[in-house]
Amino acid sequence: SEATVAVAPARVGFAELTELVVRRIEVGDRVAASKYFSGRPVDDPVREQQILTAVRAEAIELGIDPEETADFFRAQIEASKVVQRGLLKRWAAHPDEVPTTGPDLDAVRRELDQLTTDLLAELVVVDQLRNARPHCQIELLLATIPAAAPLDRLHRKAFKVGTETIC
Ligand SMILES: C=C(O[C@@H]1C=C(C(=O)O)C=C[C@H]1O)C(=O)O
Repeated sequence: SEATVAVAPARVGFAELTELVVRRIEVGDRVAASKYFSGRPVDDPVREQQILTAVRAEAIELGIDPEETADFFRAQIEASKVVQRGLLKRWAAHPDEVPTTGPDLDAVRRELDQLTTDLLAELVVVDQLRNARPHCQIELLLATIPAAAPLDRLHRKAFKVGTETIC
């Protein structure tokens, strides 16, 4: 007779999504360094609109809500700007903390574009969970506690902004 192996279904949680949120926030450090040396402003409304238009279209392709998806990415953009403003303010007051090099913004944006693709794929995975309460809040708490633990005050503040719209 054939052996039967019971396989428990994988539990869907927010570990991967919150990990990607953290990674996007951390890219904000290099965006800030780039802008420190180039003098470009933190806010680039044209780039933001490009991202939001693209993710709305991608959401429709993927079968998730385009406006909820845009709201999620609006929060990620705001989180990045929290980091950028915080670091630029810190560096203005403490020039000794300024990084030695400013990376090329286009290269950093390509990394952000890859994270957008990864985040969209993960939003598909957690789509049902996002609309299930109190499940969503519980799973979010289980994921955010370890994800936020290694972050400093500034990055934790950004992480809060980036995760607020999940449930
Ligand atoms: C990250 C940047 O800074 C800001 C934040 C953005 C983002 O998080 O995607 C986009 C444009 C800027 O308003 C950037 O200029 O690329």
